[in-house]
Amino acid sequence: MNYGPSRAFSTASSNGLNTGGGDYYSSYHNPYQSHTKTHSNNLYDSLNFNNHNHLDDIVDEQQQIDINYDMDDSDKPKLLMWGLTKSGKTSVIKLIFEKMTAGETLQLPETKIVQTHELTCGIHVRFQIRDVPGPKTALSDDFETYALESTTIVFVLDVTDDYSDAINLLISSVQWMYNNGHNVRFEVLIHKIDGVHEQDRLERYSTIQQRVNIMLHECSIKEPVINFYLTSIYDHSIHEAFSKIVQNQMRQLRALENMLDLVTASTQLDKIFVCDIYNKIFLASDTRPVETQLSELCCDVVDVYKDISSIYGTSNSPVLDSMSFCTIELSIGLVLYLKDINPTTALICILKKESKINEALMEVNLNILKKNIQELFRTYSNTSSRQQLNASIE
Ligand SMILES: Nc1nc2c(ncn2[C@@H]2O[C@H](COP(=O)(O)OP(=O)(O)OP(=O)(O)O)[C@@H](O)[C@H]2O)c(=O)[nH]1
Repeated sequence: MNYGPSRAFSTASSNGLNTGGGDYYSSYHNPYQSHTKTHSNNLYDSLNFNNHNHLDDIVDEQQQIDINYDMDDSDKPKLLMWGLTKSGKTSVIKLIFEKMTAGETLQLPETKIVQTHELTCGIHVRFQIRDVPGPKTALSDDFETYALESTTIVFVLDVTDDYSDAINLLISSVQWMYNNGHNVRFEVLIHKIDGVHEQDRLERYSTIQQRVNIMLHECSIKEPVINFYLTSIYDHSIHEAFSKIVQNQMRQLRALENMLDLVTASTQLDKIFVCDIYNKIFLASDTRPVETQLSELCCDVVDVYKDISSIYGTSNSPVLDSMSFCTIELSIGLVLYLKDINPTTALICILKKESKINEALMEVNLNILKKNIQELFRTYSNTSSRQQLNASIE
């Protein structure tokens, strides 16, 4: 499709994939500058830009690829939840992926057997999480059995408890994996941080991180891949941390970030997130540093959107269709802009209120971005299906 004269940006990612030839319009090179009408539907119609049938085709194709993709799950990332009994492993999964409230987790029974959850973020990001009972309850080889199959260990450390035992368990687990030649990523949730006074949180974080690093060094474990997050199920921190964990599983991440960087460079947007609306997981954002308050704001936008959808929308007629968008102006001088990519994934953009935004131009760029993201996921699914087919032929 020809979008008229434009700057041709290359969106090739670090892993060599061409991410859809994104040609984004910048405000200093805008063939449609004279358009004053800002409503997306008219713009779509007048430009015959991204007509509905084409989008329907993409959705149909994606569904077909999903079916193929489902046939073999050997490619799916596998996460293992690990940590002392009652550290909060099950609560984290139930809160993010099963919409349990934080209060309801108080009633959770002890996990007695390994639970496997097949999860999807957006439409295409699939992974498996295994929730293993704590070491007191687990069968002696539960961790060993499942850890070797895992791509990432999510270690939950209850910061309100005496955490020496938890640190010892973490170190022995890293050591065991290392000795078995399986140097996987460890994502450590320094959890239940709501129980620690706000001023002491960062100090607690660095004390734990330092102790772990010193102990790993003493065990001669070189360059372990280990990240730490401060989390609580009583605020957005758990969604933020889990977003990073999910992003670390995504092969499309670099390509997605490149696309988002290109759009922020060609528009006045301060930040763009690709968000799984249902689970409040950020699948990607542009690479500019992000303040915690901004991601909290995005979580709030998603909540507002979900509330309105549940009241006014139906599964056949969502409140935001593929053509429309929603803007929210905040008293703190920011505008939030939400546009869907598919029924479960949305773009959330943040811009300053005083920015002289050309909405028609932004709409054009976001539509190009949306199409490129859809194609990116399609390409990866195709590649994955092809690789699986080749493997089965060999
Ligand atoms: N204050 C606080 N409590 C939490 C948090 N997360 C979980 N909990 C509580 O911690 C308790 C134990 O949570 P679980 O999710 O059952 O812990 P678990 O690690 O899965 O326990 P087992 O599977 O039995 O080993 C529950 O009462 C939760 O409500 C948190 O962020 N803050």
